[in-house]
Amino acid sequence: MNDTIIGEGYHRQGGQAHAEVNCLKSVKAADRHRIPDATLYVSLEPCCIIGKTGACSTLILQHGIRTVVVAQRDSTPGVDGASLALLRAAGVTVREYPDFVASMPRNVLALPMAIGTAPYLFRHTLVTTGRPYVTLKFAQSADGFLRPADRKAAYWITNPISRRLVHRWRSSETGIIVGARTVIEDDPSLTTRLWPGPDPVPIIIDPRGRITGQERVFRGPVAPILYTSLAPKSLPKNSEATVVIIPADLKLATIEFILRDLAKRRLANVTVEGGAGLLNAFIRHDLWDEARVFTGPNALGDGLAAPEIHHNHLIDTTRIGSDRLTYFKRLP
Ligand SMILES: NC(=O)C1=CN([C@@H]2O[C@H](COP(=O)(O)OP(=O)(O)OC[C@H]3O[C@@H](n4cnc5c(N)ncnc54)[C@H](OP(=O)(O)O)[C@@H]3O)[C@@H](O)[C@H]2O)C=CC1
Ligand SMILES: Nc1c(N[C@@H]2O[C@H](COP(=O)(O)O)[C@@H](O)[C@H]2O)[nH]c(=O)[nH]c1=O
Ligand SMILES: [Zn+2]
Repeated sequence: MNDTIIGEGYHRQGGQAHAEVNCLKSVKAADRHRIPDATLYVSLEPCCIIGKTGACSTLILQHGIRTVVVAQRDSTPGVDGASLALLRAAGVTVREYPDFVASMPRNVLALPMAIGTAPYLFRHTLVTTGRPYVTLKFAQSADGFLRPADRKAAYWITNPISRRLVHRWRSSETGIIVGARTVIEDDPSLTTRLWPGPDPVPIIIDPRGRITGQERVFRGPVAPILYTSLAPKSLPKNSEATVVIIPADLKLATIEFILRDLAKRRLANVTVEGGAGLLNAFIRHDLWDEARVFTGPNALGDGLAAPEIHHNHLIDTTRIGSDRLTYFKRLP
């Protein structure tokens, strides 16, 4: 009404008030009588499950709001259109925008720019599968190797622009997963030092119990989560690292356990950055959603073979200077 905004709000953090609550709270006393005539615009279908906070659909009805515009349905089992039906049954005009299909919007899947950057996908994966959204990322030489045959040789496959892009991606991931051999041989930082933004949680998978606790990643800005069959004896002083014991294998049940555990810790999107052993395990067990593969311009001749992505669906391929970047999406 009158094209004026009388209130705004967003969901700041899990467990805290939802956007609708904050929005209604923000309306000034002088404007509160206008609430029933106002249109409520929400990005996600209001909730109807009474969880850590009350149900927003009830709140909408209590405020007498008559028009609600929703950008997308909430795929959480038990919601998924149920709130909209509840509001409509109570006489509220509900508009869904854009023309909505109950499952994942196809346009989100088709747009390479949206891949992995759409919080919708993370949430959808978390609530429908109970695991985080999993992205695989690796860099291969022109002839398909992850690293040279000489395991001690220093090497880098991609150019500085790609390297920076990876740090940008890291800034919107909640966690980066690497295998123990990668931690031991590369001693990576797994930070976003080349891009402004938050650092992800380093996650190490160490089925053979090789990690000592002295690696660089334990002295970084974010305390790592270590999944190991054997807890290291000497974590650095004051280390807040979390150690979770797993079986000494990379079988389906073990990877599923790790992903469920990460979901419980509220990590909604993670990237597996290697090495080969770990990437191949996620691929073998079909536990990934998308892959981002860099191919550098130079051949290595020999080395550790890069993973092959089967059952894939090529989404897009682009050039980052001298490198090629290919996006894949796993078909369900
Ligand atoms: N170019 C790129 O994008 C990247 C390259 N790399 C390179 O990859 C190399 C590391 O890769 P990789 O050696 O494959 O190791 P990973 O880093 O993938 O680590 C996998 C870990 O899982 C263990 N493991 C593997 N299979 C099994 C199994 N079936 N049962 C129990 N444990 C298992 C390995 O044990 P064990 O210790 O016994 O081997 C290892 O500790 C590094 O040298 C690094 O430079 C790494 C990341 C990215
Ligand atoms: N070699 C290689 C990559 N390697 C990955 O990057 C990690 C190093 O992270 P950091 O220490 O934070 O810079 C390393 O452990 C491995 O997972 N990545 C790439 O984009 N291109 C490359 O050529
Ligand atoms: Zn709500």
